[in-house]
Amino acid sequence: MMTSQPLRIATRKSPLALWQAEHIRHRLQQLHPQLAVELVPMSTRGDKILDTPLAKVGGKGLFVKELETALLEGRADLAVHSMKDVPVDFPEGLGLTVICAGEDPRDAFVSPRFASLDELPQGAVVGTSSLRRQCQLRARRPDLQVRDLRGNVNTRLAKLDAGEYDAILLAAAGLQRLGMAQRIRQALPVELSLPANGQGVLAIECRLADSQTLALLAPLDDADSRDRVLAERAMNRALQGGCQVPIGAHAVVAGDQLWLRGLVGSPDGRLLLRDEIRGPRQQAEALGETLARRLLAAGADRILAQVYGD
Ligand SMILES: NCc1[nH]cc(CCC(=O)O)c1CC(=O)O
Repeated sequence: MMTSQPLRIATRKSPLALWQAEHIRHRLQQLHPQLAVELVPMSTRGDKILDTPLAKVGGKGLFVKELETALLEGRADLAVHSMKDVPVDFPEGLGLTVICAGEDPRDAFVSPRFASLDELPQGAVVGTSSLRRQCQLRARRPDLQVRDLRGNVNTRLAKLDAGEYDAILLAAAGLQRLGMAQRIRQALPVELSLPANGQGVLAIECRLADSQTLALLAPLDDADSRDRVLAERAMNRALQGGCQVPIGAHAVVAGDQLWLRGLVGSPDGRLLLRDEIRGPRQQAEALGETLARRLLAAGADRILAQVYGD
């Protein structure tokens, strides 16, 4: 396919975001050798506010708004996102048109001295700012001291290496993408740390009316990943949760079936609700909504009201 205008990818400037944008650029150029693709790096509010817990600065969408404005103003044609950072609602005229095949969805345990979560001594200090990770960690190991840990993946690893923590938790996919898979001491089984919705999945947002770009991107879409994400996000949306809430949602697609597991917890790990549902993958969204309703009825509404009310 020939196009005279280069395709422009809006991206954040963190090493992970740049890697992800480069990755999509590379895949697009393999698909369309004649196409020029360039990156348009930009800063977002989420990158600038690094000292306040994200849940308190209205976490939803902090990392995507500037990218969306660039798309709406025609300064870029697509934005590459980590699926789990994308809010559930989109500005008029924009949408997620591509959901890429999922990579490792698990959380990773990273530590210079200890090989696994269970090997951490009593009272060890673990860094993570994710309420979802905190609550599951505290539920399993109430003795640990959980401390906030912000910044991009490289900054977090530097703080660990400086001795501020005995261990930290990160998404395995982020470390793998950045060529740091060897730092993962233990990939936490999803039974132990249920991932965030969309974890390990890349998604592409663009103008819904831009049929030329949509056609160029279409081969990157993955049907299994799309159904998985539909179920997980439907659950999150029905719980009214952004990415900075103690909610885990993880679906597995096998044949024509979908298995969705969900979790809502209090950050201190004392309340932890789990439930799961299986059904036809064509009903991915309905399955997510049903699971959310069951969690709400079991008390998730009160847990979430507390987190937002703080
Ligand atoms: N919230 C930051 C973020 N967004 C996506 C990833 C990792 C990659 C992914 O899940 O696709 C990370 C880092 C982390 O949670 O450790």
